[in-house]
Amino acid sequence: MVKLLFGGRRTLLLAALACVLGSITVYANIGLLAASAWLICAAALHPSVAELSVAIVGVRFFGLARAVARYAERYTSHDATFRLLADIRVWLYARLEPLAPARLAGLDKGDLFSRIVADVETLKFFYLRAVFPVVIAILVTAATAALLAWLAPWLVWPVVAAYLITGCVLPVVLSRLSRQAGQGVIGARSRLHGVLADSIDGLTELAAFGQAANQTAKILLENDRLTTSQEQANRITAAAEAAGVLGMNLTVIGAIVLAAPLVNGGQLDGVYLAVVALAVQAGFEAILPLPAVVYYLQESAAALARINAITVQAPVGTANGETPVPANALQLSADKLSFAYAPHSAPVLTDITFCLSPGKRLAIVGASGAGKSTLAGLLLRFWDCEQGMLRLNDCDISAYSPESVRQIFSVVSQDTYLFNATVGDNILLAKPDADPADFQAVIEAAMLSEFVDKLPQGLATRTGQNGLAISGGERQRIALARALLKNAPVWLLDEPTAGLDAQTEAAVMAHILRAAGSRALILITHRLVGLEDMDEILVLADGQVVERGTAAELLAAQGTFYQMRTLQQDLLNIS
Ligand SMILES: Nc1ncnc2c1ncn2[C@@H]1O[C@H](COP(=O)(O)OP(=O)(O)OP(=O)(O)O)[C@@H](O)[C@H]1O
Repeated sequence: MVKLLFGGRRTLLLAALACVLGSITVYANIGLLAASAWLICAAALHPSVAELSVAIVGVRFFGLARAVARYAERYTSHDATFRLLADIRVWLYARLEPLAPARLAGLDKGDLFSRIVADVETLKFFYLRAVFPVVIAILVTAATAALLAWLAPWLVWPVVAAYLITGCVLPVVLSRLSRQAGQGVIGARSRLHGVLADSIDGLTELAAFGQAANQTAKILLENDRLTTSQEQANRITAAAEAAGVLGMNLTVIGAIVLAAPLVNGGQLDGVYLAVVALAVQAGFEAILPLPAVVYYLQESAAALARINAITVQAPVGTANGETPVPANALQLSADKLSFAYAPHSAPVLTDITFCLSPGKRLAIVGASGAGKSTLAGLLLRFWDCEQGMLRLNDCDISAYSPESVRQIFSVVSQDTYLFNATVGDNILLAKPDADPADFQAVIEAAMLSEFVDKLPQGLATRTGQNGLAISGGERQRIALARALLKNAPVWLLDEPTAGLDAQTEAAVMAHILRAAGSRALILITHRLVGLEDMDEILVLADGQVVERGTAAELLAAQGTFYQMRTLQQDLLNIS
């Protein structure tokens, strides 16, 4: 991360150039004010125009040079900064991806968004208001001291001392005040983003339960807290600016007080009194930003700590080896698999054992919370089991990288995410270069043709974020089409027909079973009707396999499966 903060060679060169240009801007300002002061004072004595010509040219030159240098400095410093921020964003996203879903599950979405967007954005002040001003101040102080040593040696130490007091002592004093303020703004902003994200996601529920006013009050409360924190921060930066200006004015007065006796004693031409005063004032342009540097450093440190808190986490399921996953003939087996979400919490799965070979159809059924989706998460290496073993072709699954393991699965998850893109693009996510015939085939297999035909722009119709512009059943069928298009050797379908009417469900299931062919199929479902074609059914209860067998065997045993199915059929008959 530290390496990333200072960027690559090109960014470093741009940053160095920005500092040099920033220093040139200040030197040009010193030259401009010094030449102007000399010109005004000398002109008061009515010399010939020829005597003033050098100063006139100097004013023009320094005036133009200052404008050009300032423009170039702003351009390069912002270019370097935004390049660095872009690198940090890319790095952060690359670090976040392997952390999902296990390490990100408990995080507030708004807070996460705040870290990725607002906290990274805050880091721009680290460069623009902290790093660059400090480097420029050092360069200007060194050059000013050298210049004064040549022109007015008696001014070197007083001016350098004034620079040091304003640029170093003041920031240290102000740092005590600003310590809380930087963290306060970051924390308050994150809480506001959290409540806003929650409110937007839950708009329908808030309206349905008449809680919009209460939620608005929560937003206003967090907004007030952020405003209070920002006001406190603004007071500190304003105080820092005021203290800097005070330091500058005192230094100018001090320089005049020191120079006046020299003028009286004839050691310094009176015309140079104004030159000294204005040149000293102009040099302060590099020192004025320093009192606020500590505030920006503290704010950046708070933002960095929040980014770091996420990225230091080790992803679940890193590859222990580089064993390549074979494309075909996959054997997947679980041997006394146990798993708990947290180290000391109760196990969600205990002693799960099964075997899956090409062409086998395995159903996993059980009550809500029995652990079915957790088992799917373990197969996809979103989590790793603590006891027992998952094997892929007789090799511990942890020998493969999570990415390569996921390649062998076509997945429909319970909460499939649809991007705010077209229906077609959402399906093509699985295989962007899919053959048009295959694409058409999966649309028909997922029984989407009629739905697509009715859409105003057909496949080019947008689904809205997370498919909010379409129904739950349509969303699930798009997810199914996406999984079928991938056509991996193992199909892992978690409630693929959720939200479908009985007739469509039966047709979709019949197609899935037909199309699966020699692929291994794991079907996770609550629907216990129509499982006659499955080779094995695992009945889970409280994370354990309480029954296993074919539908006929389980019905004959008249155990849990039989009771659950009878109850379901009764309910269907009543409805
Ligand atoms: N990320 C998580 N962290 C902690 N506990 C979790 C997490 N996800 C699920 N659980 C818990 O693990 C248990 C099993 O959940 P799981 O989602 O696997 O059940 P399920 O059988 O798929 O349920 P459903 O049929 O309702 O989808 C539940 O008690 C659930 O609360």
